[in-house]
Amino acid sequence: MTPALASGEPRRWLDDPVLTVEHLTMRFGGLTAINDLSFSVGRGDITALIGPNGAGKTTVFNCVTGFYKPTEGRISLRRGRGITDEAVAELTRSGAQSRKTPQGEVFLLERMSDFRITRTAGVARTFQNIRLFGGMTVFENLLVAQHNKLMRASGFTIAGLIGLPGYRRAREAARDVAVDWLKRTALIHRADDPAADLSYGDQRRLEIARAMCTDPSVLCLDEPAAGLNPRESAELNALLRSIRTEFGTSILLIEHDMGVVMEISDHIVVLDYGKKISDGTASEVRNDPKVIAAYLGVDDEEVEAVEEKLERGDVDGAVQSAHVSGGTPA
Ligand SMILES: Nc1ncnc2c1ncn2[C@@H]1O[C@H](COP(=O)(O)OP(=O)(O)OP(=O)(O)O)[C@@H](O)[C@H]1O
Repeated sequence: MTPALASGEPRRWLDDPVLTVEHLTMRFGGLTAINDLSFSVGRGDITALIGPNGAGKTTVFNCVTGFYKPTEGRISLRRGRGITDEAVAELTRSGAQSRKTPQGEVFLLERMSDFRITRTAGVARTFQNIRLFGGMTVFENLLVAQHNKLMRASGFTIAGLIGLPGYRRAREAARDVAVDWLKRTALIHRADDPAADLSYGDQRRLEIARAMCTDPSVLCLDEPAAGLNPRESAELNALLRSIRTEFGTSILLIEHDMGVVMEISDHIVVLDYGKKISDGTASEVRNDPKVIAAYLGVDDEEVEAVEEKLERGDVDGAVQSAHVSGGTPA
């Protein structure tokens, strides 16, 4: 039975999570960037990871995608519906990186290289700073993304590359996938242009298209709305919603644009100084005094005053208190 939120809404994301982060800690020398963090990403949900600058959001992404080896903790990914907690526990005991089950495959990402996390666990990522192949065309960027798939079809041989029908079919399928994503992201008319010639908003959409060409189990987006104008932000919202509804792809998102976060997220996890301070739906998190305090830079002793005002339904007053106590919005 799914535990309920204070508001009575069920915590759906705990039912059959695609990704589970448990007791994650990441230290850099004397600095603890992530401190005993646990949260789940619901299958097919848009989950946002938010928090003030330096809260540890990118570090979580770097642990999930294998760029960093966590100091402690477990990060399990269940590729397939209905994989049990027991299957994850058995994999943990076995010391292996992954294990097939009748429902699919389970992976322990903290044991895997970034390359295997992308290729076999199916975690795709975009970066805060756009990382496209600027000199290649828009279309070529989407073909390169499918390189792993094509190499498998070639049998990793030259003969395969030049002659095998299996490879030719895979190449045609890769082209079809690329064209489909160019249409979905409204970039088909730019297919033959160098990626570097696209506007900033178009490049952001191309990055997402490139990640989606790999058919990911989890799509990690690091600040996809950064630098977008309101029209481009609205287009991004529509694209992410369509990815969720049409493909059922689970999305984990870092985002500072609260308009985007509150509008599209099914579930929001809030970090501050590497610790989780709130975890719930948009309406829960929006009214959580700890979140308001963290964003507005309230001193610890002022949090109670903010909480009291919020309990009375006085959100404006709570925000005012936060400003008076010297905080500035992040
Ligand atoms: N490779 C590293 N070496 C040392 N310290 C690091 C490293 N990576 C991150 N940190 C530190 O960890 C803390 C969390 O940083 P992180 O980039 O994860 O925060 P963030 O929430 O993503 O911030 P922002 O919103 O500004 O991008 C910061 O104090 C940062 O300086």
